[in-house]
Amino acid sequence: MNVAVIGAGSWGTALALVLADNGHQVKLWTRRREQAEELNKYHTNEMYLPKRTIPASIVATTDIENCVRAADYILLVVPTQAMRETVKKVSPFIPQEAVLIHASKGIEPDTHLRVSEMIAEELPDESKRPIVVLSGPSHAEEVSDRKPTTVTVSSTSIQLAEKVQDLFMNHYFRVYTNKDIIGVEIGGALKNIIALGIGLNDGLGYGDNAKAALMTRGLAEIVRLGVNLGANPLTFTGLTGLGDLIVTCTSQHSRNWRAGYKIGSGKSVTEVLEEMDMVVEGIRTTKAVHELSKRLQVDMPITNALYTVLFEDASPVEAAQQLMKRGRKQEEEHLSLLFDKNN
Ligand SMILES: NC(=O)C1=CN([C@@H]2O[C@H](COP(=O)(O)OP(=O)(O)OC[C@H]3O[C@@H](n4cnc5c(N)ncnc54)[C@H](O)[C@@H]3O)[C@@H](O)[C@H]2O)C=CC1
Ligand SMILES: O=C(CO)COP(=O)(O)O
Repeated sequence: MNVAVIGAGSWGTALALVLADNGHQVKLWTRRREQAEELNKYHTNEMYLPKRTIPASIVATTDIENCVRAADYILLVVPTQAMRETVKKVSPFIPQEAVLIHASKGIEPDTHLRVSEMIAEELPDESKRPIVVLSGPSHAEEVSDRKPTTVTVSSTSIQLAEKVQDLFMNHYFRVYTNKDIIGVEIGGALKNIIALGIGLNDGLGYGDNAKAALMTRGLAEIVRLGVNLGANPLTFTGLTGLGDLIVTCTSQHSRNWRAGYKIGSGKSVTEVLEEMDMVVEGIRTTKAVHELSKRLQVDMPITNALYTVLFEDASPVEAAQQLMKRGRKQEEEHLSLLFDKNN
């Protein structure tokens, strides 16, 4: 198969490696000429996946038309913030039969749209088709080292999801399907907020008790918002919910955790963003979800406490206090969301 991968950051490059290992012809689009030259000449991508060799069968290009012209599958994997402009660039050249996949994790501030909804909005009528989402616990660094990884693909078309499952599946990359695209995208986007919060917790020197609390109560608020948006609550117990929450909150590879850690250790948000040369999706997702939770009147205390640190100059200690001093609550409410047969 011919596959076009749009975005040569760490995740786009790692997924291109999986596809090349599966024998597909892969074209990898980057907007930067020097990066395309590095990939084609030295077979490396030192900025995003240092010390890995990129197979010569992956051909990098800055020409987006050339990248997608003969593609059977197009994988969009740029930061959420860049998705609209990227879809605008690529949409005039999308072949009639090509399957569209995205692997980005975010929610757009202001519109509050999931990534597949943003893509659908930007596709002209003649290019509209069901989009397949690939998500789950999967750090690019481990995938590129061929370490065992599981992910989930989801779409409103189960046939397309199964085609994408076949495209990616191999001995180190196991792919499940799930029909609940809302739950899959919400879980993948919102775990980044909680990972930032856990980084903050670790930077402050708080312990494992608080970490477990943030993960558990974080999942509770993700379920609450997801169910309100129409997700199947059980999706949040799966790979794209609990699975991705665990990996992002506990892995040294997580950029969201690292950004939170630096803020918790005393750096300002601006300083941290200047230092990070990779995307920290959780920051804009915190803004989007803070707005969305207000609009839908869904209680999301961890997201809102983090919002005050990221956007209102609250200190991390104040934010932690704000959470601990809340009124009394019952724990069963989110469990009943998971097990209520009417959901
Ligand atoms: N890195 C990982 O392990 C994983 C990342 N993801 C998701 O994949 C998406 C992409 O992330 P990464 O590849 O990790 O990011 P990255 O920070 O490693 O690379 C970002 C890439 O996007 C490009 N880019 C930035 N702005 C752009 C624009 N305006 N137009 C075109 N290209 C632009 C950059 O040049 C770079 O090639 C994010 O939504 C992330 O949450 C999902 C699973 C795993
Ligand atoms: O989504 C990821 C792992 O599943 C990557 O998380 P970070 O963006 O925090 O590195």
